[in-house]
Amino acid sequence: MTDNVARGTSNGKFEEIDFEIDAEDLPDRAVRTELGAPSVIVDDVHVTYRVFGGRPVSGTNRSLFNRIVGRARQSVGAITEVRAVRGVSFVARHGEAIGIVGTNGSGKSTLLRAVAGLHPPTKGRVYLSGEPSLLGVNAALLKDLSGERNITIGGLALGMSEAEARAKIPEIVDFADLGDFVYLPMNAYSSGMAARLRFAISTIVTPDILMVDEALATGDAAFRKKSKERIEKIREEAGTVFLVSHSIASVRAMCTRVIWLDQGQVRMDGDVDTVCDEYQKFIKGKGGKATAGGKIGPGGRRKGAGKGRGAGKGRPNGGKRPAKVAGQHKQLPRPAETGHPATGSLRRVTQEDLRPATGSLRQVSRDDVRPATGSLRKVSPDASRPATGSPRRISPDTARPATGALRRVTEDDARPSTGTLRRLTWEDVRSDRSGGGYQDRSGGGDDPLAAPETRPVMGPAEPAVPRVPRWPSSTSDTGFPELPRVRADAESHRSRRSWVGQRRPQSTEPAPDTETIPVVKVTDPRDRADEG
Ligand SMILES: Nc1ncnc2c1ncn2[C@@H]1O[C@H](COP(=O)(O)OP(=O)(O)OP(=O)(O)O)[C@@H](O)[C@H]1O
Repeated sequence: MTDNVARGTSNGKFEEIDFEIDAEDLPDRAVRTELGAPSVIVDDVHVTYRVFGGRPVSGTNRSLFNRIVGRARQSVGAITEVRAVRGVSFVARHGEAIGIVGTNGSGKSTLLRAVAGLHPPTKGRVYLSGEPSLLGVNAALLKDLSGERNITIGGLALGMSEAEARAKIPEIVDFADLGDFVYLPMNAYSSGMAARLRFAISTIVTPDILMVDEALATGDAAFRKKSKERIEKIREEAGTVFLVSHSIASVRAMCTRVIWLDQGQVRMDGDVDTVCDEYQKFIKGKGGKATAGGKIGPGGRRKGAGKGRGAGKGRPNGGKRPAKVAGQHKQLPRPAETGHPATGSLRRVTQEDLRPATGSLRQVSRDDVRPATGSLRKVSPDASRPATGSPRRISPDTARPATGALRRVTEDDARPSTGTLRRLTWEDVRSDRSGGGYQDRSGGGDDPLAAPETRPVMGPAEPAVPRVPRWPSSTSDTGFPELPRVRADAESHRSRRSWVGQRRPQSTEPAPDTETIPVVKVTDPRDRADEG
């Protein structure tokens, strides 16, 4: 069985990709179970991207003033609005697996991001009755790290403890069929292996609402079967699954309902076979060229739509300008006009829809974006190390140098540090101005200023050096009195420091923790200056 879809390429042309899926490789069809209460209500949601730096306004469209004033300014281009999702409404229930299909740029990923609270709608509302997970760990995974380490990090990002995440490693490795690759950095994985690992990690914990965006497209038949089983399990546990895929065969096999998006709008919504058949007819009718090369977005201005040279190139209608500045777009025929079978579900969500789930449904707000972002936080490799314990928020920049520095330690690394750990010499003592801060670790006397020959020797004998007084030793040279000999304990250090910047006490009373040395003359030169 061949599953044809159109996909964009980097050069703007579109090609058909065949998802060659043999009939026997297809898992059994998903069975529709009894549906629960609404889990997601999307009410007239619009998402518009504002892109800075579109095609600059052509010379003739600029006012005279702008042409004169702007001559000196560098042109920074226009702001282009891309209306990715335009008035989408639907109600999803617990126990449903909903496939979202549509050609490139039809707004599938944007819609999922809006439902997950990662991109607040420009207009409209989304109500959820559970925690959404948009293959939630993608943002947390680091390609430079091994699969094993990423499993731990992903588990932490999903709220598991490190031990819980580690315990899941064998199961994930088995599910994603990684084998020994789990010990290699993820940048050595094929896209299929990486996608399998991401899917496996994302579904370690059963989410209330799982959103899978193209993650299964690169998987082989065996993996599709396994992932289908896992999706079934989530559905059975009354979760809701959204599956964005270009593989119609996968959608047919795994989903119980399909929504077809076209140019940011719901074109059909309903039974799997009905919608998939119509969608495939649509694709075939377009000859595989479902979307136009050079297109910016469903409602946005298209590249090449300007008036300059090359305008019209790459447009599907051969150069006729399709109306396409922000806010103006070709209106799709309403479903009622097209006579599609699923027209009934293409209505605006009403209060009636909200009633059954009153209480359990909450509206997705800006606040939802924050926790979601928080849970998808980047976790450094350090966070997964046992010593770190609590996961902390670290940017990838923090992780990078650490990764780079992870080399084998050599003998040479030890040498320089040995060099810096040299023996303390008397030169160090002499240059030490803190006095009381010096500590004799040999367990010797209290007085750091004692004559070296009387001090316990640290290490090999140093040449004897004369005692260097910290203060003038007599009044003869400076006129300062000889100070009390200070004991090298903390208290005396504090008391001495407390004199700094102050006039020293003139009292002849000994300080409580000092021993007195006879004072010959007690005259401070500053006193003399005052007297003079
Ligand atoms: N971050 C963005 N900034 C500006 N425009 C964007 C952004 N993301 C998507 N778009 C535009 O929004 C429109 C819808 O994009 P989206 O990725 O949602 O489509 P899609 O149906 O998921 O496409 P595909 O099948 O190729 O993945 C596209 O025209 C795209 O160019």
